[in-house]
Parts: sequence; structure tokens; C-alpha cells
Amino acid sequence: METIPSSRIRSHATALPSHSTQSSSVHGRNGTATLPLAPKKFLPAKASCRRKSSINALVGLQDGAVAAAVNPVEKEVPFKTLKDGLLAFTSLEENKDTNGDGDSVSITVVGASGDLAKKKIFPALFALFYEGCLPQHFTIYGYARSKMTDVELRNMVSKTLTCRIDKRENCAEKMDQFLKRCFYHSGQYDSPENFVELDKKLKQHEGGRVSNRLFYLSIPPNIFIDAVRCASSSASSGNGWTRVIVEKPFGRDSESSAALTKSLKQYLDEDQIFRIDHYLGKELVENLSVLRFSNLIFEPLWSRQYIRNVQLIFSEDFGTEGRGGYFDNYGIIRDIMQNHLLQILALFAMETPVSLDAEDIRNEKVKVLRSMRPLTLDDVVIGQYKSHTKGGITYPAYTDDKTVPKDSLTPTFAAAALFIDNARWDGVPFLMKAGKALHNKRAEIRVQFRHVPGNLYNRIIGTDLDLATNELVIRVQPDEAIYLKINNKVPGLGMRLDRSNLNLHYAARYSKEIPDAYERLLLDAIEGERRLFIRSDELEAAWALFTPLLKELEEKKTIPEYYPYGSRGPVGAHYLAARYNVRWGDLTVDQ
Ligand SMILES: NC(=O)C1=CN([C@@H]2O[C@H](COP(=O)(O)OP(=O)(O)OC[C@H]3O[C@@H](n4cnc5c(N)ncnc54)[C@H](OP(=O)(O)O)[C@@H]3O)[C@@H](O)[C@H]2O)C=CC1
Ligand SMILES: O=C1O[C@H](COP(=O)(O)O)[C@@H](O)[C@H](O)[C@H]1O
Repeated sequence: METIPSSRIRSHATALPSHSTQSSSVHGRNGTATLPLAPKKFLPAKASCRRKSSINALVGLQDGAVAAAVNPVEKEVPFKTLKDGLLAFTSLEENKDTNGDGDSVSITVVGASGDLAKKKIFPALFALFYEGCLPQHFTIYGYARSKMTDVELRNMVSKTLTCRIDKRENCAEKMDQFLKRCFYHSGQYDSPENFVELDKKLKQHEGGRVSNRLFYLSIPPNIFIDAVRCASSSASSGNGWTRVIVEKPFGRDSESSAALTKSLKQYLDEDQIFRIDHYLGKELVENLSVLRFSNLIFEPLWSRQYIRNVQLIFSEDFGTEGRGGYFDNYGIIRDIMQNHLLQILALFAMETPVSLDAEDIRNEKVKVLRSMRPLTLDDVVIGQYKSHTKGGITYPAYTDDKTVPKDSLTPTFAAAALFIDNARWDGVPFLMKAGKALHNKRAEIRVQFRHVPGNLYNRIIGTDLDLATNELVIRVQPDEAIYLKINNKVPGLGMRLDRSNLNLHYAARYSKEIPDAYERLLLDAIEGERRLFIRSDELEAAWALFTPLLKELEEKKTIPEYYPYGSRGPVGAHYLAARYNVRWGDLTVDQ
């Protein structure tokens, strides 16, 4: 297992120097206190767009009060509580990893002609530019084998931007400014010479400034290493940082993932590698820790004592259309469960980290992953969608995809029961369900609580206690929401019980557009924030859970249960849940 040298674990808090001259108001539960402020040189380089400062702007004081510091000069001053209860303002030192005002950042999208680049990466970069989150001196390069001029790249990119910007002001103008900063270089992924040419072009744009370089590998995995080798030998920064965002899949199993990590580390240090799992960039996944650790009411319930089961559900109402070639080699377990759902599970179930620092959080995630039981065939149900005709429309079977072999057994659906063998979660089933071509598109976390012991209202509730248990639902998408199902009395003179939702519905509560996951993650990578990226030991622990099962499924050529396109998936998933006394929350009437 990899460990991160302690020299790389930076402390984010800097003790307040005694010669401070300014002061600020801190609003806490116990009123307002005046605190000395750090002199200007200790203030962060930029406090505008960055959440690094906003994370720190709301912290728990030692007595549990929540406080935010407001500096009349700088508007927002990030600070943290130290162990001894002192407040400390984050310093320039914290941001040493990011970018000084005069530094340049060059972002090279490797595989710029591809689907992900068009769909997600360029739109996210534009959104960051629009919000003023990109550094002053930035350049974006598209790199791929396809022949394209700068103008052609800009045309391609401009088409993908339109859908995301229609509600924004001055869009055409901003888009124009953005596109002028986008360039293209055509080259092979395994050609050091082509990367030397790219390097020359990047240098021209950097104009002698400190050059920071981010490479986003938006290419198929079989060419990751070629591209990393060439980028690191021929186009890495001479005087700033060089970072590489790697897209999934990170291998197919423990062995291939370890081999990929080993090869990447021939050319990069661990802290240069940003393994992206875009689910970690989703607003409600990011909110999970806030919900747990900043509300007194949840954390005490967060254990086997009060929670009966946890459900992690992913469904899409479309098939593998267009991506069958990739998908058939991976299947739904590798595509969704081993990464997206398991990452959410780790955040959900981890112990309280020492701090919000990336290494502290990732240490806790690794610990919980390593406490989990590897899956066996018994714990899983797999399915594959078949053709279905509804309303005169015929929906294809998975194997109708021309890039998929007719006899493919690759699962497009899976349900699994996982267990964490530690003191907090012993015996609590964590049920995962993921599928394509189902009846809806949704991602959510459902927490079903235990029954109320000796419930006085049992007589009224009836015998089906399941109907009366509290359930907390975190709807990651679409229509983000967090709601808690509770029992209440129907108003009136009689005594009738009802189920209602205490509902935090994001669209109703916030008028602000929720940023796309890729925006958050790209900004994090630019700022050197590693909290939402997967460290290699996490990856190793994640593969260790799924590899034995995947091998067994493939060796035994397990036949999936077929389910009609657009249905609720195989019935086997219900039997699996029933074995653990669980009902899928998304299939009940009052979802
Ligand atoms: N698309 C998506 O929604 C998602 C994608 N990903 C991952 O992101 C990465 C990129 O995905 P996506 O954009 O869909 O991939 P694409 O298949 O569109 O490939 C991206 C680019 O890579 C080049 N390329 C494709 N195949 C080869 C090959 N065999 N040899 C050399 N170059 C090749 C092509 O550019 P050119 O020919 O111009 O060089 C292509 O435009 C992949 O790792 C994928 O698994 C992850 C999550 C979602
Ligand atoms: O990583 C992947 O995610 C998408 C689903 O992402 P979402 O943000 O649209 O929910 C999935 O379609 C794809 O198969 C998978 O590779």
C-alpha cells in the first residue's frame, strides 16, 4: 500500500502572528468577538472565486459555535480553528501550490477531438472562465491526432458551449474572449517530437512567466502511458508545477490498475496525478460531509445502532448508445459501482477526518474501504437489457449495438450487498444498484433507519413497520434534494398518521445554477486541491473489493438476468435486498 510521505502533507493553518495589526468581527453562537487579523502579507492570494477560502470561512469553534470572519478591507478572510481553539488565517503558504498572480497556467486537453472533451471539459473550462475562476494568464490547448486549425477547434468548442450559457449575460462577448485563448496542436500521443512542438507553442503563450501546466488525458486508457511519457519528457513545466488529470477507467482489476499506477509513477509523482471520479465533484456528494459533520443531529445516528441499511442507487434511462465498444470491455460494475458508488459509500461511511485536508480525508476513505468485505457471487445480481417495444417504439437490446458482440454477457445492471466490518457498521447492509436502460435517470443515497422501539403508534401504523421507518434521501441528481421522511399526524380531531418529507429542495432554496462536476474538479486541479481526487491506495483498496467477484463472473461466464429496456431492472435485485430484510426505497410508492 502506498503511503504519502509526511513532508507532502501540508498544514493548511498558519498560526496568527503576534504582530497582527488589523481586526475582524466573528459572529458566533455566543455573540460577536473581535479577533486580530493577519497583516496583509498573510492574506490569501485571491479570495474571489475559490472555495478553498470559503471552506474555511465557516468553521466550528472549539465550543461548537459556528463562525465566519468578515474583514472590512478584504471582504472575506479564511481562517481555521487550531487545536487549542485559536483561529488562524490561511496564508500565502497555503496557496503556494496554486498560482501567483503573475504565473501562467496552460491547460492541454489531450484527446480534444473526442466526446468527453466536447461534452464536458471545454464547457466546464468556459464556465470557470465566465465565473472569473481561471487565472489571469491562462491558455488552453487542444491536442489530438485529428488535423484541425485553431479556428476549427474554436468552431467545434463554440458549438458545445451554447447549451450551457443561454441564461447568462454577455455570453457572446465572454465566449469570444474565451475562444481567443483556445488553440490546437495536432500530434501523435506517442511522439516526443510532437510534444516538443507543443512545448514551444506553450512557451510562447507563457511569455517568460512561471509556467504551470495541466494535462487532461481525455483519451482511451491504452494510450495514457504514451501520452504521459511524452508530456513529462517533452512538455512539462521547467519552473512551475505539472499536473496530469487521468480519466477512468483506472484499469480493469487489481493487477491492471497496479500496473497502470506503476507506469504512471515512472513519469509522475503521486501528487502530480489527479485521478478523476466526476461523481466526487457533484454538489450533493460534496455536501455529504457538510451534512454529516456540521449538523449535530445526523452524526450521532450515523451507525449500526440507528441505521438499518444504506442504499446507493444509480440509474440511467438510456442504454450504452455510442459507447458500447468501451462499455463491453468493462460492464456496469467497473463503470459505475467500483468507482462512483463506492466513492460515495466511502465518504458516507468514513470516520471523522482529522481535518478537511485532502490527505486526512483520503486517509479515512482508505481505512473504511479496507474494512470492507470483498464481494462474492452470492452478494450480487447482474442483468442485461433486452429489446422492448412500447407505444409503438422499439428500444434496442444491449447486444443490438453494432460495437457489442452478439453473445456478450456483459452486465448493464448490477445490484450488490456490501458490508463494512468495523465497529460502526458491523452487520449493516450497504446495497448498491446501478443500471442502464432503466425506467428513470437518477442517482441517490437512501438511509433507512431502524424502527422506533416500542412505538406507541404501532396500532395505528399497522403491522408493516417498514412503512413507518424514517428515511433520509440525498438525491444527487436530477433535481438535487435532501429530504427526510417522517411520520406526522394528519390534522383533525382523529388520530391518523401520515408520511411527509422535510425537504431541502435545491431549486426552491437556491436560485443559483449548480456547477457541473467537471468545473469543480478542474478548478481543484488548477489550485492543487487533491481532496476530490483518488489516491493510489484508495484505488487499490477499491479494486481489492471487486476484483475477486469480477474474475468469478467472467470465469464462470455467469448469465445475466435479462430485463426489458425501460423497466425497473431484474427481479433478482428484489430477492437480493429481501435476503437482508431490505426494500429498495426508490421502488416504494412514496419515494
Ligand atoms: N465520454 C464520456 O462520457 C466519458 C469518458 N470517460 C473517459 O474519458 C476518456 C475519453 O473519453 P471519450 O472522449 O469518450 O473518448 P473518445 O473515444 O472520444 O476518444 C478521445 C480521442 O482520443 C483519440 N482516440 C480514440 N481512440 C484512439 C485510439 N485507439 N488510439 C489513439 N487515439 C485514439 C481520438 O482523437 P484523435 O483521433 O483525433 O487523436 C478521440 O477523439 C476515456 O478514458 C473514457 O473512458 C469517462 C467518463 C465519461
Ligand atoms: O462515468 C460514467 O458516468 C456516466 C454518468 O455520469 P452522469 O454525470 O451523467 O450521471 C455514465 O453514463 C457512463 O457510463 C460512465 O462511464
